[in-house]
Amino acid sequence: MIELHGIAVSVERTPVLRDLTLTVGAGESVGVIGANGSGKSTLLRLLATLLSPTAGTGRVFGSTLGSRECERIRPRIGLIGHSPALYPRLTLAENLRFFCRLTGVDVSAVSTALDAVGLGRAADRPADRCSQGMQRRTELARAILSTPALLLLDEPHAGLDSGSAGLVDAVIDDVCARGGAAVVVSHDRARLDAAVDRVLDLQAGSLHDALPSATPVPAQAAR
Ligand SMILES: Nc1ncnc2c1ncn2[C@@H]1O[C@H](COP(=O)(O)OP(=O)(O)OP(=O)(O)O)[C@@H](O)[C@H]1O
Repeated sequence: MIELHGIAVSVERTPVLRDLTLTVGAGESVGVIGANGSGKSTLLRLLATLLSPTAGTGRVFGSTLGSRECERIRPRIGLIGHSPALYPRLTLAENLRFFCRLTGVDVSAVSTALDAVGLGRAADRPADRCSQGMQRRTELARAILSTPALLLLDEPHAGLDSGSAGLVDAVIDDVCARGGAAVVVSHDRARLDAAVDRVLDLQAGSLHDALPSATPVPAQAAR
């Protein structure tokens, strides 16, 4: 689903990704950790075909990144960015119905999707009168509606209570069970370990296997 070899990406002429290689297969979920500014969001934007590589070769669903072929794969990619991207004056349901009309999804699925993320009773509330967590859950509902083959999530657990964080994992599992793939950026290593198949560390512009999470030392052994 994803094949990146020797990829470099610059943002505003500053090199961010360098010699980056990544392969993600069907049904696989990959987590990405890394220091602030290491380029995790840039990697997601590359995979979402919003940025082009300056070197290397990259393919998503077989389409070459940076080429016009990307237009045909965009509808199969679901990106949930850092901050909620909702129209503030529209209600949660109106936001999702608008999304459905733009993408050709059946609008009758909106109330089921809102129920699935526990927002059925807030459907008619304007987005700017909803909490950050509710807005992020609405974005998850949008991901459920779009049934993407490639799900790209940037800090999806941030600001969510534990129940809502479980919803994120369920959406990732669902995409992978349908033969899709997910790439998930997070600073929350414990949540990431629970959500994805393997975790990579973005350092100096390229990806490496992440070290295993620190295992807590049992109290008796620590004495
Ligand atoms: N619009 C921009 N103009 C110039 N430089 C940018 C711009 N956006 C990002 N960068 C630079 O690109 C680099 C990578 O940013 P990116 O947002 O991908 O990092 P990140 O790993 O996601 O960071 P964080 O963990 O803080 O979210 C940073 O050094 C940042 O300064």
